[in-house]
Amino acid sequence: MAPELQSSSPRPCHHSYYTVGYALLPSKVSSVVQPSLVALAAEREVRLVAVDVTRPLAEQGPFDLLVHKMYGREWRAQLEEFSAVHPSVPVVDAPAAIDRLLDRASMLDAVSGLSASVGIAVPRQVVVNDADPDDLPALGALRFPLIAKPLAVDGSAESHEMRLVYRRDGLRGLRAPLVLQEFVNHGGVLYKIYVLGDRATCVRRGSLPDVPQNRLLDVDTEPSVPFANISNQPLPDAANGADMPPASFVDEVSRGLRQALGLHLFNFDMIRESEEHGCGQYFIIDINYFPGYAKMPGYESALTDFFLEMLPPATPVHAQLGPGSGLDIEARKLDPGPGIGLRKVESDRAQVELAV
Ligand SMILES: Nc1ncnc2c1ncn2[C@@H]1O[C@H](COP(=O)(O)OP(=O)(O)OP(=O)(O)O)[C@@H](O)[C@H]1O
Ligand SMILES: O=P(O)(O)O[C@H]1[C@H](O)[C@@H](O)[C@H](OP(=O)(O)O)[C@@H](OP(=O)(O)O)[C@H]1O
Ligand SMILES: [Mg+2]
Ligand SMILES: [Mg+2]
Repeated sequence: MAPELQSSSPRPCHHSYYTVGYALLPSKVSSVVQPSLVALAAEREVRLVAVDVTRPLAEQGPFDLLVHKMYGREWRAQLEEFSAVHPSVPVVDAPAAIDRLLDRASMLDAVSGLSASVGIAVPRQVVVNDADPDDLPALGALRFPLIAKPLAVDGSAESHEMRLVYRRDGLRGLRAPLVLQEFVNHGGVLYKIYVLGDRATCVRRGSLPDVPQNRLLDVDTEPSVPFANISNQPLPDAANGADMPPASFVDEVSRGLRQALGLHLFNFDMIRESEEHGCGQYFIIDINYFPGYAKMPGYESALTDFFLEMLPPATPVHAQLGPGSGLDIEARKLDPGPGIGLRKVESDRAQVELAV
C-alpha cells in the first residue's frame, strides 16, 4: 500500500490534469470550445471546465487558470471574491483592462500610445453622448463618409449595428450614445489579427467597398445605409490578391497593443488606406476582447499552448512522506515512470499525488 501523503493543502488531488475554468456566454462556448479543442487540450493534459455562473465562483474548481468573458458588475464582484480566496490562480484577463474595450470611446486609446515609429493610426472620431446627432453643434474636422457605431460593446447584437453615413442628413434619427468615425477607403479588405499572449495571427476578411467621392454628393441616393457583422464575410474573389501586411509589422503592433492594453486575449481589425485615396497608411478600427478564436487556423493548438504558458510556474511544494518522517519532496510534474513517482501538482500547486 502506498504510504499516506500529507500535503500542505487540505484538498485531495484525484487526477493528473491541469484544469482551465472558462466563464463564457453560451454562444461563445459553442464557437470556441469545440470538440476539437477539448480533444487536443486533453491530449496535453489540459481539461476545460465550464464555470457555473449561477453558483458562487469562489466555491468552484479547483482551477489552475481561469479565463472569462462575461459582462456586468455582479460578475466582477465574483471575480474579486475568487481572487481573494485563490490568489495564486491566474485570472485572464483583468476586468479593468477588459473594460476599456467595452466602450468605443476608449477602445482605441491604446493605439495612440504606441510609438510613432510603429506607423499605425486610428481614424478621426467624435463621441456623441446624449445630444441628438441631428443637431450636433459641430462635427469638428470630421469628413464624410462617417460610420456611426454604438458606443457600448456589450455582447449584444445591437452593439454591432452600424450605419455608413454619406452626408449630414444621414445623421438624422441616429440613436446616441454613439461614435462617429471617419470611413477610410481601404479596397474592401480587412485584416483581423488574433492575439493570444505572445502570438499574433493575421487573417484577411471582406469589408465595405470604397466610397467614391461622387456618392457623397448624389442627393438622389440614401443619405445613410445600415450594416452589421460585415467582417464575418469571406474575402471576395476580387480581393484575393491583396497583400498581407508584413509579419514584422503585425508582430510589432500586436506586441505594442498587448502591453498598452495589459491584455492577453483579443483581436484587432486593421485596414490599409487605398493608395489611390491616400498614402497606404494602416489604421486600427476595432479591438475585440476574447474574439472567435475558432476562426483562426490551428486555433486548438495555439489556445492550448497559451493555457499552458499562463499556468504559474510550479512552486516547490514540500510534502512529508508520513507524519514526522522528515523526508521532504519537491513536487513538480513528472512522467509516471515505473515504481513511485510524483505525478501532478494540483491547482494551487500544493497538492501532491503518488503514482505507484
Ligand atoms: N473607419 C472605418 N473605415 C472603413 N471601414 C470601417 C471603419 N470602421 C469600420 N469599418 C468596417 O465596418 C466593419 C464593422 O466595424 P467594427 O469592426 O468597428 O464593428 P464591430 O461590430 O465591432 O466588428 P466585430 O464583429 O469585429 O466586433 C469593419 O469590419 C469594417 O469592415
Ligand atoms: O460576442 P461579442 O462581445 O459581440 O464580440 C464579438 C466580437 O465583436 C467579434 O469580433 C468576434 O468575431 P471575430 O473573431 O470574427 O472578430 C465575435 O466572436 P464569435 O464569432 O465567437 O461570436 C465576438 O467575440
Ligand atoms: Mg470589427
Ligand atoms: Mg468589434
